[in-house]
Amino acid sequence: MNYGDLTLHTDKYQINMMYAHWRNGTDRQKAAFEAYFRKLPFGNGFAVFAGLGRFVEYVRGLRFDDETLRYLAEQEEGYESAFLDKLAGFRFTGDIWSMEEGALVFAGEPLVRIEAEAFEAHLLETALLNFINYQTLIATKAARIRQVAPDDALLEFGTRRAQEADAAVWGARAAYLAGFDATSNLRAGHLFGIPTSGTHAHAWVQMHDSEEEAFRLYAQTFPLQVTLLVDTYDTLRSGVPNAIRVAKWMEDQGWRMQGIRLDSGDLAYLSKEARAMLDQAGLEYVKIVASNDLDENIMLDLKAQGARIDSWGIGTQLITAADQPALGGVYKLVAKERDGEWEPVIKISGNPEKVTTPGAKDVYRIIDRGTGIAIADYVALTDEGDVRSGEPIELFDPAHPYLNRTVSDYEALPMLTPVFRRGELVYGQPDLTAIRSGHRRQLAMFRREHLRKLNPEHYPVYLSVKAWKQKTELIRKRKT
Ligand SMILES: Nc1ncnc2c1ncn2[C@@H]1O[C@H](COP(=O)(O)OP(=O)(O)OP(=O)(O)O)[C@@H](O)[C@H]1O
Ligand SMILES: O=P(O)(O)OC[C@H]1O[C@H](OP(=O)(O)OP(=O)(O)O)[C@H](O)[C@@H]1O
Ligand SMILES: O=C(O)c1cccnc1
Repeated sequence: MNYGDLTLHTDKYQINMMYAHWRNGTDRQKAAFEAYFRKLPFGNGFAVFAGLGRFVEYVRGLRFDDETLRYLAEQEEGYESAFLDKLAGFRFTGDIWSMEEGALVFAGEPLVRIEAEAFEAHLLETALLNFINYQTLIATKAARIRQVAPDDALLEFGTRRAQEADAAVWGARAAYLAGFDATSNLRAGHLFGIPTSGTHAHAWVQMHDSEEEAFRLYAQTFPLQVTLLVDTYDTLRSGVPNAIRVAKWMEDQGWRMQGIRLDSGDLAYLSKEARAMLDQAGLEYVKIVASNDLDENIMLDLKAQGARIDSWGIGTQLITAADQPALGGVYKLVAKERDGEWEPVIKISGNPEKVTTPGAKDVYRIIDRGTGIAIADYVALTDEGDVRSGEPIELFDPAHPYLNRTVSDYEALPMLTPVFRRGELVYGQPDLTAIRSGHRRQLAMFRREHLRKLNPEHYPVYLSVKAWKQKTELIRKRKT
């Protein structure tokens, strides 16, 4: 069994729709799908797009091997063998555009657009949403955490609490691209080149007759990078004094202790007391790491209390996005081919938020030329031509039509980048370091009011007048 093969990492109904298309001779009919979410997570003002790296590898690796085909042949649907033969030759041959990882993205705008034969486009939905919903959620959570501790070291400690192995490593990657500094997960380090770091567990101390002996042996083993966990017995009476003794002993050997870690109790009080004790011993250089079910809200509160924490180990709350464990990204058909032409399609719903916006669309980030600051995103139909020409555009918010305005002195940055063209990968994926700096550059383009963690100002996503008219026209048609 190859646990790494993701070809069947899809919902059965996708294969069934592929089969039905094939049986009805419509499998080569083109379809345009868009993936987007309707609501930003955590009440945040933006989300950080992530998941493209894995999606690209998934699309490239889509092959139905013999074992997969044998399994499909056993299904009660009774797929005909000629269909399975077609699957045996499956390759993705369509076009994909996507936001780049690290980009700031917003509700209601396409994050990924896929134009491909219906047969292929259906297959990709489940895995695409699985990857981008999770990774975007974790990257966004990580960005919130980074925001409350802009200058501190952030360590991702979540693996033991993650929703299984994939979530741990891809979550570690998402956290890193949105501003974390290191992960404790060695596999994530190995796979993605993320810096790794580690202290030690309480068990190391418990394995020895005395805490001081445990500390000394650990320090001797890792003289250049030791951080000692000081809360196994009593943080201020035993842990910190023992760490100080060992740090002094290290100085005698010509070494410097890196840090101590606090993992329980009142982290504000303990960090202040520990800092004072370390400083009094002339150990100003020894850093204080804190962990214990931390999130951005507790961290902000700890800072408000004057906590003296240099470095934060964050696990459960980050890797499970505990306050909102799912992002509701969807994948919707926006156009289909008819007689060689694209025809926009709509999905109507009693819930206005769920009515889709027909037609294949591009996203432009409208930048004020005077300030260099992003003022809105603009979603226009792909057949409206290139918005970058600089013509005045009418910014129109369907939810608030009276808030219309026209902008002329702007730069429009196209946000959806070609990733696959006729099945060929045309996107040179940046390495993680470049993605991280791209993310920081993106943040710098936004007003602080849109970025703040609590009650951020809404960043507008406008729809072109043509796209809006097409939508209302289709709603009218479908309702009559
Ligand atoms: N000064 C503080 N202000 C606000 N929250 C804090 C402060 N100090 C610690 N916390 C947080 O309060 C929670 C305390 O959790 P809990 O009671 O389970 O920990 P503990 O009893 O100190 O340690 P443990 O059970 O892990 O031995 C944690 O989320 C921790 O990060
Ligand atoms: O608290 P998190 O943000 O999830 O960070 C990871 C936690 O994992 C370790 O704890 P351990 O597994 O020993 O559990 P405990 O400290 O909660 O008992 C470590 O000491 C952190 O407290
Ligand atoms: O290295 C650490 O201190 C660590 C790693 C994972 C989880 N908790 C702590």
